[in-house]
Amino acid sequence: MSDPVLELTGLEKTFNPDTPGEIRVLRGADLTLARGEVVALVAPSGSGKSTLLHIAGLLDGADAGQVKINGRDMGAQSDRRRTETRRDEVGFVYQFHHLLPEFTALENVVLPQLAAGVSDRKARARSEELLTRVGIADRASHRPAELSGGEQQRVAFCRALANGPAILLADEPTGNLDPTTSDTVFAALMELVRDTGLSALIATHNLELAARMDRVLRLDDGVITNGL
Ligand SMILES: Nc1ncnc2c1ncn2[C@@H]1O[C@H](COP(=O)(O)OP(=O)(O)OP(=O)(O)O)[C@@H](O)[C@H]1O
Repeated sequence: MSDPVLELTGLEKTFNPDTPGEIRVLRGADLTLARGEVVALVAPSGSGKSTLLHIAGLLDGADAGQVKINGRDMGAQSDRRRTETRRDEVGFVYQFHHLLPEFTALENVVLPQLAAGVSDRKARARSEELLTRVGIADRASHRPAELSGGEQQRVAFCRALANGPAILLADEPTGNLDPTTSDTVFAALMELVRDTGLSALIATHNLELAARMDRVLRLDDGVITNGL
C-alpha cells in the first residue's frame, strides 16, 4: 500500500494473563491505513475494537507487535516522542464526547492547541473555523451541558482535529445518538474528514455507516479480515 499513515502488525493483547479471568483479545491483528483513506472497523461487541484503537493511538501498549505512525516504529521512540505523536498526529473521538464541562465549546477546541504550543489568537481562529465547518459556530460560547448530544459530538470532532492530526481514530462516534441525529452528525464528520484529507479508522456497529467508507474491515477472534 502506498504511503501508509498507520501500520499495525501482529498485535497481540491479553488481559489478566495467567489468571482464570484471562482474555486474549488480539491474536496477531494486522491493519494498514493509507493516507486519505477512511476505513470502517466492524466487530461484535466485546471483540476488542476499543483495545485495538487504544493501541493504535498509543493510549495503551500491546504485548507483541508493531505500531508505525507516519512510517515511524512507535516502539522505538522515547516516551516523550510517543506523547508528542499522540498529541500532534492522532485525533480521537469516542462514543461519549468527554468534553470538559466547565469550558465552552470554543475553549474545548482551543485547549489542546495551547497544550501543543499554539498561540491563543491562532488557536481561537482555528477553533472558530472548525466549529463553523460542522455548523455550530453559533454555539461556540455554550458549555457542553447547554448543547444537544449531536452538537456535543460535533465539538468533540473539532477538538480531535484541532492540532491537524494525520490520523483520526473514532470509537463508535455516533453510537450514543438517535438514528436521525447519528446520520447527520456522521455526515458532518465524513465531510470534515474528506475536506481535510485525513485518514480515519472508524469503529462502528452500524453497517449502513460502514458501507459509506472506503473499505470495511472486521475484527473477529482477535484478527482483522476484509469485508462485512
Ligand atoms: N483493562 C481491561 N482489563 C481487563 N479486561 C479488559 C480490559 N479492557 C477490555 N477488556 C476486555 O477485553 C475485551 C475487549 O474489550 P473492548 O473494549 O476492546 O471491546 P469492544 O469491541 O470495543 O467492545 P464494545 O463494542 O462493547 O465497546 C472485553 O471482553 C473486555 O471486557
